[in-house]
Amino acid sequence: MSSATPVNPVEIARIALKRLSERGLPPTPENYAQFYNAIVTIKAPESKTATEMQLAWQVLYKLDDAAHDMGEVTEGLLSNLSGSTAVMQDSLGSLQAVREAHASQSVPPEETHATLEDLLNVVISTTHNVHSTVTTSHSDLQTIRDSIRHIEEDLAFNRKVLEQDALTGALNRQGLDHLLMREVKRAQRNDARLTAVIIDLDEFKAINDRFTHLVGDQVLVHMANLTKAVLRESDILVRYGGEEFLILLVDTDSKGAAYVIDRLRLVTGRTPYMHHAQRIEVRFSAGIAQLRNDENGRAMVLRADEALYRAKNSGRGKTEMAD
Ligand SMILES: Nc1nc2c(ncn2[C@@H]2O[C@H](COP(=O)(O)OP(=O)(O)OP(=O)(O)O)[C@@H](O)[C@H]2O)c(=O)[nH]1
Repeated sequence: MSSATPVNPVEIARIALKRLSERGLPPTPENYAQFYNAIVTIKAPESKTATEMQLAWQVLYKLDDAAHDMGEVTEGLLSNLSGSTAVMQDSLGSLQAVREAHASQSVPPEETHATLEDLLNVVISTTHNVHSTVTTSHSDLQTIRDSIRHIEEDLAFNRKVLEQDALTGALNRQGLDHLLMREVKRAQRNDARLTAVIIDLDEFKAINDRFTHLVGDQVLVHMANLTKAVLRESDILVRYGGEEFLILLVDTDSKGAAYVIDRLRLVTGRTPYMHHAQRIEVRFSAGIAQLRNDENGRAMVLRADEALYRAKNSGRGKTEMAD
């Protein structure tokens, strides 16, 4: 596994100086800056920077503000409407009394007329009040709706940041949890096929040891890019571990998956990573498992992992199918 991002600048500087002395390089400002920047960009698959976490929190705060505003608007609207309802009810009661008095001729017509006029004024002003409250609330609600739309966009962006492996751009394991459930449900609903493949780079430690961890990182990026190029757009690539990738092949059975992996093997064989003028060959082992009717996504991934284990033990550079 790669080391977590050292967020403390002093710690980064210490590591940069150590790496320089390991390589016998003089600590010139250029050398130092190059190593410092390279270390800053190293990230563990699951680690997130303080800034990324802060972004996520900001969205939560905005959401909290919008919910608070919505609560205030709704409360204002309800209290105003209930006040107006009480006034209307009073007016209707008085109207009934005036009608009865008029029918029994117990009140002179001029008095009835004056009372009716008063009541009408009350009803008009209450209706006017209700109308202006509804108009204001309508515009407040529109503002809140716009805020919520922005929050939705922020959430989608944050989700992407939180579920993406910063080094390779593949999904991280958090992202896998979410998508695996979705794809398994979709496959079961549509009676479709779904296959998981786990690939693990062979002898990767030797690449790190020989060319440094930073070059190892670039080899991982290279591998992720080659894999993305071989996959269909609907397929899903996940950084499953340090030097392990998981691929979810949608609408594909294990035979189709084996074909895709053969193609990937061909492509990686023909496209070594070039470090200056040196070729770094990338080889991998793979385990394949197709979703069964009676299992969930995790069980499928576990079977792919077991198949990978067999591929590793049978000499590496091979693909094994799960039982
Ligand atoms: N550069 C780099 N190396 C990593 C990263 N994550 C894990 N590794 C390295 O991957 C290597 C994995 O070593 P091993 O588990 O022994 O596997 P291997 O050397 O690939 O050998 P086999 O899998 O048995 O073929 C270790 O040296 C880890 O430090 C990473 O993010 N970047």
